[in-house]
Amino acid sequence: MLEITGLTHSYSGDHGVLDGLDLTVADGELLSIVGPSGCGKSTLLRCIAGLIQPTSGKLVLNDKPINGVPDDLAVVFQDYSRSLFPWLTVRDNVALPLRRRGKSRAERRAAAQEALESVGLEDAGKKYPWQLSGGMQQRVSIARALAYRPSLLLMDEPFGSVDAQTREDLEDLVLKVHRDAKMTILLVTHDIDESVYIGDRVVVLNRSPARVHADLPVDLPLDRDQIETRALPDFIHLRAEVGRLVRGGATIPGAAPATGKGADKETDDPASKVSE
Ligand SMILES: Nc1ncnc2c1ncn2[C@@H]1O[C@H](COP(=O)(O)OP(=O)(O)OP(=O)(O)O)[C@@H](O)[C@H]1O
Repeated sequence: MLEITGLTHSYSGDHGVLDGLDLTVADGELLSIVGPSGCGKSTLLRCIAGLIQPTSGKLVLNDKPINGVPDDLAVVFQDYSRSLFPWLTVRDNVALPLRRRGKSRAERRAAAQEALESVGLEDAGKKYPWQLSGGMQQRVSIARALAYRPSLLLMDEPFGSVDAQTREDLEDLVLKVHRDAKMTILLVTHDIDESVYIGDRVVVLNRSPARVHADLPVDLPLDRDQIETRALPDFIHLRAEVGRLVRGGATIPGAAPATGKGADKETDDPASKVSE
């Protein structure tokens, strides 16, 4: 379980980015995080990843305070071209972090091959990243995270640099991975439809300095389908609600559940704008 309490961060003296943010994520949940551009979504992930030390607040992962990069964590960034090593084969890229797990060479190779199979790249192990399409490279990044078997996977706009069809394929891949590996996933996205399609819950941050503005359960069938799920009245209703909240709309008790501990209790600035 991930427990975040009173998370506050400023990059420089007076520039507050996060302001007393509270959030709890249960084991095995897939949480979508949305919010206005520049509100602090990546900063939140960087704090969870132990890459930056927050100004104040508490982060606890599986009962251990986060002070530095947790062992049990993997991160997938938007920019796959900079997160894969071009001089290593695809299989070696996937196997590399497993050294940290103390695995033998044979075990690393077997785990890498299994992860590549699970993302549909079983024949690409001997290629180099630059010989693959953008979508395939992002699959390699996901395979690398899977091979590591983290208890927590952070994804920061992971599909922002691929075409629409590949994006849908990767969304479905993450859903499959989540179902099969039962790992906890936090996914930051600018795409409101995607946040609802992929999430068990959607957390909406408000404008910087951010806290949780709304926390909405996604009550859709677990088996999601790109055409059928997106046509469901509940999907259409929820995406409209998330869109309204991202634009600073007030949470309406009873109409749209704001269940998170840190969710705003009532009105926010309705005139605030989102610049996506
Ligand atoms: N290393 C840094 N030093 C100083 N300020 C930073 C740094 N990184 C981010 N910021 C500032 O912190 C604020 C939040 O940035 P962050 O990247 O966390 O937002 P975001 O919600 O992920 O943005 P986007 O939606 O555009 O991806 C922004 O005003 C940004 O300029």
